[in-house]
Amino acid sequence: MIARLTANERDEALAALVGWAPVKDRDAMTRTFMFADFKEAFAFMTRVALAAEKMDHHPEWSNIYKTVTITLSTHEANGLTRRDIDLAKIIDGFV
Ligand SMILES: C[C@H](O)[C@H](O)[C@H]1CNC2=NC(N)=NC(=O)C2=N1
Repeated sequence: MIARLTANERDEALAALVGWAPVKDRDAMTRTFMFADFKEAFAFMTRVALAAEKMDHHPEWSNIYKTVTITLSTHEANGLTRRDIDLAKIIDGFV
């Protein structure tokens, strides 16, 4: 079982990430990405999906036309873990 980040670790990690915000009433973080069009949004989602599958850590997400909203949390820990931070960094590398 992977450990949840402590409040300090969580604050530090969020401060180091650009655009990610804590989710209200839940130990999770979210970021919304805007693209030029649907094709760009879906290409991004494809990259994220392949990276997520590779690390066996999957986003919760939605897509409306050219907007993609991603929420990260580790289900088995019921909160944010190092895995979410690692995936967020990979995702940020795709934009
Ligand atoms: C068996 C497998 O390792 C787990 O179900 C993985 C898959 N992807 C996952 N993704 C996320 N976000 N949290 C998890 O706890 C998780 N667990």
